[in-house]
Amino acid sequence: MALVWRKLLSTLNTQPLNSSLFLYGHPLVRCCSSYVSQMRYLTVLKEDDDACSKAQASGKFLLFHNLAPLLQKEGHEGYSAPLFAAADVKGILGKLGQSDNILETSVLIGYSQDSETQFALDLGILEMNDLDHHFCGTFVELRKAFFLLRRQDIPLVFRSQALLRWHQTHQYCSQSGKPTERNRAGSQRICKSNGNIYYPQMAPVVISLVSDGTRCLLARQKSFPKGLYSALAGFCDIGETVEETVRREVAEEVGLEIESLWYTGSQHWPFPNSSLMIACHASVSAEKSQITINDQELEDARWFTADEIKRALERKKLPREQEAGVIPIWVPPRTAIANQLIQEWINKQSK
Ligand SMILES: NC(=O)c1ccc[n+]([C@@H]2O[C@H](COP(=O)([O-])OP(=O)(O)OC[C@H]3O[C@@H](n4cnc5c(N)ncnc54)[C@H](O)[C@@H]3O)[C@@H](O)[C@H]2O)c1
Ligand SMILES: [Mg+2]
Repeated sequence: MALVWRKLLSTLNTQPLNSSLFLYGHPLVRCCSSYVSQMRYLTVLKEDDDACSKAQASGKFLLFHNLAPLLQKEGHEGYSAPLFAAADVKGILGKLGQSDNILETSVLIGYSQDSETQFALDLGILEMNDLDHHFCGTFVELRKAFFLLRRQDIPLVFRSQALLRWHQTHQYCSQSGKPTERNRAGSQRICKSNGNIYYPQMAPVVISLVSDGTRCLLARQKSFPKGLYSALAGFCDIGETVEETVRREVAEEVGLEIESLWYTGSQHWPFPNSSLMIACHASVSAEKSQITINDQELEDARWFTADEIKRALERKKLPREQEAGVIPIWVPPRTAIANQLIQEWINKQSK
């Protein structure tokens, strides 16, 4: 595969590259299904700074200010994270008396079905003043944005913020201590003094919904908002498999030995740093379902019946009211993989 790409890039380097369309029209990129072409096109942009620079000139930009995404109100649908054309961003920067060189600090984040090459740009070096007013939106801190954004906009916003943050926090070589330089796409950083290449990193985390057949186990940490319960989560230790992490985390946090587990899905999670959340269902036998809570990690953990879970799923907003002095139980929103796990468990119970 690497050889194929080297060949493609050397062909491109010997031909005039007038626009990114030329690149997208290259036989190796064009010959395949649209998805394959898109992925190959993105790979070329990550490898070739000139091609990426040309794509930036006609690209679409997701905007951030100090890592807070720009949100626009979308009627009843909630908020969207709009993508601005390069010309519009330049126009607004011009009005504000700012140079458009800042576009070069953007990072490549994708290629849409509408043939738009997408970038994320952090305008944090500019004073906020009425910056958001010019872009007809509001820059909103990511945790708050998570609750406001339309579901379909969340993955791109999460990915963009994670990549922008990685560049802001990984500017030096950990071996030489010298500053590293990014490539144009922002897919890697290199230390010119020793050739070390750094790629964006994320930590694997397992999130497991444990069931004893008729009940499922949810827990809360002290830092969770009041009443919020979720599935058990934990970082993978170095050298561990996903299965080993699930077994260890469940044992550590609630003192149970699981009998079986199965993978169901995953989600990129940007808080507090980039994690890949790997979601699994796990089962324990009803006879061995006595929990012992590790109170260093958890404030509470409990078994919930299907009826209790259904009621918790129905609470769409953060519950403000207290029911007869008791804080109502609620679970993470539909945009979180924990919710998917809980929903899948309920669906299985209903069958
Ligand atoms: N429970 C949920 O519903 C839920 C949902 C989404 C995301 N998460 C995320 O899952 C992640 C892990 O959950 P947890 O806090 O229970 O993990 P955890 O049970 O592994 O405990 C956290 C501790 O693990 C250690 N640790 C080991 N590797 C680490 C790493 N790479 N980064 C940070 N700490 C590391 C630290 O000592 C930290 O205090 C958190 O980032 C949390 O935001 C949890
Ligand atoms: Mg944990």
